[in-house]
Parts: sequence; C-alpha cells; structure tokens
Amino acid sequence: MKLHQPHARNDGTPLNADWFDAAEVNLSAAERRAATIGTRRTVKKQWQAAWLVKAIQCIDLTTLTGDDTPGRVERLCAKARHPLRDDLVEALGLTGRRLTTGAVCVYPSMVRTAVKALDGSGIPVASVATGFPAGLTPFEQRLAEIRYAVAEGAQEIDIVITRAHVLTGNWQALYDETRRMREACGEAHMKAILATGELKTLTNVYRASMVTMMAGSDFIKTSTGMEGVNATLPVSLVMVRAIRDYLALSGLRVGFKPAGGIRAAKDALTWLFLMKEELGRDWLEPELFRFGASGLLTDIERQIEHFVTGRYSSADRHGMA
Ligand SMILES: O=C[C@H](O)COP(=O)(O)O
Repeated sequence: MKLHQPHARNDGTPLNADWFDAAEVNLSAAERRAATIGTRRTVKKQWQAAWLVKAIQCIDLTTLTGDDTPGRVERLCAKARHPLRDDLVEALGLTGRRLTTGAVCVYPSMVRTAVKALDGSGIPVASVATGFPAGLTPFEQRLAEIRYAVAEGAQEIDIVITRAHVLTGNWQALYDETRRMREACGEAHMKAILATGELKTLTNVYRASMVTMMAGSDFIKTSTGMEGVNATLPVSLVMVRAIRDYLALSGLRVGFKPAGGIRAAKDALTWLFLMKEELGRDWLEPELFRFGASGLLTDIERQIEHFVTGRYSSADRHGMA
C-alpha cells in the first residue's frame, strides 16, 4: 500500500490561446464514449475488492454542510484513518498495512479540528475556499480565505472559479484569477473546481480546464456538489482529455477529482476504469486522482463486506457481480 506522497506541484505555463481556442467538443460523441466505459470493462470478482480498496485510497472524505460541528469532523477523521472495519481489513489480508482515505475535505473553519484529529496519520486536510460554492465574494476576501485555511494547516485548497469568466469567454481574467489563487496557496496544492454543471457547454469545460491548468492548478475538479448537475462521465471524459492534452503540450501532470453525487461503489469503479484507459496507471493513485465524496465510502464498505462474506446479492443489485 503506497503512502501518500504529494506529487510535484504544477507551476503552470503562460496563457496560450492556441492550446484551447480551436477546441470544439461534441456532446453526443462524449456521451457515446462515456456510456461504454462501464460496460466494456469487466473485473473478475476476486479483483473487485482490490479495486474498491484502491477507490478508498483516492477518496477525499468530505463534509461540507451548514450543520457541520467539530464532533462530526472528528468522526469523519476517525473514519478516514480507519475506513474499513477490522474484520474486513483482516479478511482482505491487509492487517498491518496502511489503509486510509486520500484526504479529508472540510470548510476553512473546520481545518484546525481536522488537522488535530489527523495528527500523525499522514492524511492531508483539504479545505474548500474562495467563497465556496458560488465564488462570488469580493476577490480579496477569497484570497484571504485561502491564506486563512493554509495558516490553519490545510495542505490542499479546493478553490472555485468565477463561472462568469467562462460564460463570457474572458480567459485572461480566468487565468489571472486562478494564478493569484495559486500564489495565495503557497506550498499547499490547489484543486480548481470548475462547477461544470454551470458552464453550459462541454467546449467551455475543455477550455476552462486548459486555462486553469495553465494557471497552475494541481488538480481540476468537476463540481462543488452543490450545482444542479455535478460529476458526470461525459464531463469527466472531457476534463481528463484536457489533462492528457495539457501533458502532451507542457509535459506537466495534473490530477483529476470528480465530485458531487458519487455514492455507489459501482460508479467509483467506472471512474477508475476511465482514468486507467485515458491517462494510465499513474492516475490511479491519490497523488493524481481523488473522488470528492461524502457518502461513497459507506457503499464501498458495504460491497466489500459482501465480497468477503460471499454474499453477492447487494453487489448483484448494483451490477457489480
Ligand atoms: O467536494 C465534494 C462534494 O461536495 C461532495 O459531494 P457529495 O456530498 O454529493 O458526495
């Protein structure tokens, strides 16, 4: 089991419109391609639990609700440290091996609590910032929120972009904003949330992905979890292909984080297949891939229980068997 090793930060590249201006993404082509990912690949039963363990290691275990309390955050952190029951860990032959989620993701005011609760675990704390989820507070306040979360101990910052910059095609403004946010993050890694459900077209999703990567995002993330439409496979396909194109053009590796509404173990596997097919094995590690999810771990644990006890009924129901 690999320890969490933060990958090199993305220092970004100058804004270069040649890298995205001509891009046009065809919605139905993306939908057709996305629709085949889960069906073309099958995983032998004996490997499914291993894939689900991999999914656990890539979860940013999240609580982002108005009624969050220090107690809830502490319980979340305890779960991040021990994501599976001891009997399941033993049945999987993982006793004594390190098994944690990729990170814990909270609001800025909960960072200190999470850092304390995760002390010594090596699990990073991610904080949303910049007026999450809408990102419409005054810009200097958004930067101050990043600095606050970093000072509290966050090692990763999930920023939200100004959707209006995308909707008006103001790529320079999107680049400059993201660049300043990246600077405010200091040594913390930055994930740029595109809120794709509000960007109207997949072409906009592709262009926003490229611009935020050029501005130095370490990850691009689909959604806040609060938009009307959150992580979808067609949107994810477009974003991972932007990551692939950016790698080819710049030589820089950027991570991907689908987030919002991912609750079923079966869906987690589909996303892992997508990463492996489109970007390769390196994007199956928490350094380059995360799920932003509050409820996914519950279903994964349930499915693993079914595997180790030999009761596949629920897995069958989820189409996993
Ligand atoms: O960034 C993470 C999302 O807010 C989580 O969304 P979820 O609660 O639908 O899993």
